[in-house]
Amino acid sequence: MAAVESLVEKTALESPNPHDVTPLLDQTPVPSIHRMEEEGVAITWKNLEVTTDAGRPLLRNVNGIALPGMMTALMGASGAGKTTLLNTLLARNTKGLNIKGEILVNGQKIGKGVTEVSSYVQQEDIFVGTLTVGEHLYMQANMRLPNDWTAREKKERVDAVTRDMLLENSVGSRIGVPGVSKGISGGELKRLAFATEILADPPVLFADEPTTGLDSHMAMIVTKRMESLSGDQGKTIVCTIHQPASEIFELFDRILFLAGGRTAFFGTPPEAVSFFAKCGYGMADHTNPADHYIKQIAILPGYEEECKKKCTYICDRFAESALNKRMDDEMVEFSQKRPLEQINKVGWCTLFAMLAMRYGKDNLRKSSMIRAKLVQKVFMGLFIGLLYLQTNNRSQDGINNLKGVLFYFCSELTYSTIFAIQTYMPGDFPLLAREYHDGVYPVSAYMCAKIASYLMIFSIDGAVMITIAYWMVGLPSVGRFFLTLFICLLVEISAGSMGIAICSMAPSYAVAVSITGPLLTVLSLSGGLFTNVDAMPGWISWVQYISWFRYGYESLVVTQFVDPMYHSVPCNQTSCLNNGAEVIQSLHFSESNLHGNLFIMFVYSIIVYAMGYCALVWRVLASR
Ligand SMILES: Nc1ncnc2c1ncn2[C@@H]1O[C@H](COP(=O)(O)OP(=O)(O)OP(=O)(O)O)[C@@H](O)[C@H]1O
Repeated sequence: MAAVESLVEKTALESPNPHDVTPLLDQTPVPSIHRMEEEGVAITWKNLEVTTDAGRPLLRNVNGIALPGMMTALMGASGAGKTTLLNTLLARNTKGLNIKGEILVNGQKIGKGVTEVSSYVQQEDIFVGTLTVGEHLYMQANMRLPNDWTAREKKERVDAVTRDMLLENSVGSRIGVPGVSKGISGGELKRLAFATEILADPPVLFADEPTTGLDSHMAMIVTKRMESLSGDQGKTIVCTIHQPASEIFELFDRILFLAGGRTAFFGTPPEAVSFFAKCGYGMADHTNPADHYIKQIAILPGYEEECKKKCTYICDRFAESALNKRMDDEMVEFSQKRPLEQINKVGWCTLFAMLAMRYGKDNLRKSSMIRAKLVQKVFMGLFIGLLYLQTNNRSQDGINNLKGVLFYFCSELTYSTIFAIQTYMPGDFPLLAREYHDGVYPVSAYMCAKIASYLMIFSIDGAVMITIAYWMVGLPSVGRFFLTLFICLLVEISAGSMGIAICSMAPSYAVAVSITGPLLTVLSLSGGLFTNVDAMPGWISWVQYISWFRYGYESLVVTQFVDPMYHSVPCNQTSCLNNGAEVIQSLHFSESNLHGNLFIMFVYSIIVYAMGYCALVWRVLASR
């Protein structure tokens, strides 16, 4: 508190001299610091007003310009509106906000099309942590660089970016997930995020707090890289930055200070020194300039009124300054329409192949997904095999056992598939939404890749369990074995479609699991073993038709009980099932339904996948 008080004493309550009319503030022209670039992209924003739905103003009449070959920093105290301005320029995360004003990209109003000419390094680094740096860049290069580039050209681009971002020594390292699995360092993560975004060589790069969480050395490296992208490669760079060190502050070509949603300053770092000095808030020697200026325009707890007055004073002085006039002139100049080159798009099949490779590798490297499930399936196969060892004999007990085994096949394949999908898939959403809005791939490519990657592993481990249990139980013939495998595969595909659809619709893992539990109970109860499917009350009997348990179980029962060994079954009880046909009848199943069931499960999966896809598209679009 003492520190706050002394700060307020020294700054907030210090009265500036209102008669101090200086060249900077009295419209004396200041030198222009740019030249009209032939290439590159200029972004201008004029009279930006952003208010919440509740009417709270977040940005008030903010103007500015970001030019090719320059690095522009948006600075201000916490809550000043930096991220709001960045999001507004990018047309991202603007739900619940009303935006007025004009944003021009090379003189053109392109709205969300800004994504087509820019990349965005977001504050939070999100990657698929099981991949290595090299694998990630390889896949990203294939998803972001045009199809007509050769593999060699793409590799050369990856190598160049890897060198540029000082990632050569990390190429073989796993990326990892901070706090979950060990991987590359925070600085490497940030440089990897930059490497990913500059692969396609976009003319504009936005970055939100690129140095947050990095030590000063790493922050310097990252800022130097941005400087070389703008200075050497002519890119337009706009970033928000939180109280940078003096050396970093000096690297920026332009600084936009925001105070309470208004423009407090726009100019070069040396111009900031003289502007704030002329306002009466000069900086003592050996002070961090960013720290100092941000303190002048911060709203300090307990001194809100004084601080607001001071911010208003500084913003008003800037509004009438020659710096503001220069900005207006530049905005007029750069509002002229100039051509815009869009980043090339990549073909759907390439995107699908890269995503399938990404998620396939991810699945294979998740020990709980592959090894644990495989061990579980081997164990369950052996357990069922031992429990019902050679139990498939022509007896009444054998019939009961076989009915149990077949229903267990449906249950085990369903539960393990759905819950494995639900453990991991909800975690994909932030990366999917980000990459979709970055224009990297459509939701359809993600959805198909995800389905392909899951089908591969679930088919294998399901087949392992069925193979072990089938022969141990003593079920008949190679032909029936393969038909059983095929039916089980369709059961898994149906269950997988429901798992993926629920994850696509539900906003979180918790919601997905809460929906799935009761749903599976309902579907399994109406599957035919526990309920007489013909005798279900009319108002609820429709449930069996959305239950793959019903189609799968009926198909498995028919496959086994039409076998010649069930043509007659000995009876030593009062009430018996004398043959396979009677078993099928007793369950109210029909032999003639077999092929129809297989077809229905196939179509069912496609319909449920399509429903999941629509829900996912809706959620992704709503997340912009
Ligand atoms: N969608 C929104 N709805 C309501 N208020 C919002 C919304 N977005 C931002 N705000 C509010 O606008 C103000 C400015 O937020 P913003 O995130 O732009 O600040 P900032 O300068 O980036 O701060 P920080 O450095 O702390 O990230 C904050 O008070 C924030 O609560």
